[in-house]
Amino acid sequence: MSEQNKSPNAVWQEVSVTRANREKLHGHRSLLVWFTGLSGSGKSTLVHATEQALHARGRRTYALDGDNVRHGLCADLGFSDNDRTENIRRIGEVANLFVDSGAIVLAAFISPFRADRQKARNLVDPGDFIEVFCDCSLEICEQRDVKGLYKKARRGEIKDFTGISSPYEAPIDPEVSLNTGELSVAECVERIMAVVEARTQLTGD
Ligand SMILES: Nc1ncnc2c1ncn2[C@@H]1O[C@H](COP(=O)(O)OS(=O)(=O)O)[C@@H](OP(=O)(O)O)[C@H]1O
Ligand SMILES: Nc1ncnc2c1ncn2[C@@H]1O[C@H](COP(=O)(O)OP(=O)(O)O)[C@@H](O)[C@H]1O
Repeated sequence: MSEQNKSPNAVWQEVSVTRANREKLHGHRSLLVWFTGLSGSGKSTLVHATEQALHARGRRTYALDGDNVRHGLCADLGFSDNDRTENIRRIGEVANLFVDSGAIVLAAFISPFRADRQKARNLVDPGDFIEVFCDCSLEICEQRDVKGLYKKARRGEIKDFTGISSPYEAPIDPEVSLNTGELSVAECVERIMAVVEARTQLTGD
């Protein structure tokens, strides 16, 4: 039991319907596709386009998106390093539950720290975590300024803004790396789908 466990008397309940049972019912394996990158790098766009492509093929999916999660599950958290770490910890746990439910989970979070992404990866079985690096220069993200946040950050109205006043640690060996400043959304989705489809094939009976 981990030292972090604050509920030593909580007993793990064995289940009668397993992830494998659910995967068989769905006709595909479940896993976690984790999109990371600067604000404006294309995480949300690609999560939603990929989810549509999967849904169109009859796959069970669930998308977790930074802005939405921060309205509920993580509404108490801000953007300090510690809060970002706690944000990613909670999302990793929730994503793992959705993987257990048999879904292909698509998570879109800046998740700027390598160690936090690694912890999320460690929660799922080896091979069931696909890190998708939305690799886009700060210059292009700032030009896009989809939500007007970069302008605010430059004016000093938002502190700890990723890429400007808070760090972003790029993945070292992601399963998928996409230059979202040059590739089209369709090209990116095609590359993601190739990896997801290969890894979610059911093998054997
Ligand atoms: N200080 C600061 N830095 C970065 N981003 C900020 C900040 N304040 C608000 N926002 C908005 O919050 C979205 C990022 O939330 P995340 O949960 O993905 O962040 S993190 O993973 O905990 O770093 C991010 O969404 P995306 O633009 O989709 O990345 C922003 O809309
Ligand atoms: N290859 C691409 N992948 C994703 N987004 C792209 C791409 N090319 C251009 N874009 C545009 O970049 C913007 C990315 O915004 P968004 O998906 O909200 O980023 P994030 O979720 O990382 O903050 C959108 O306006 C999108 O249309």
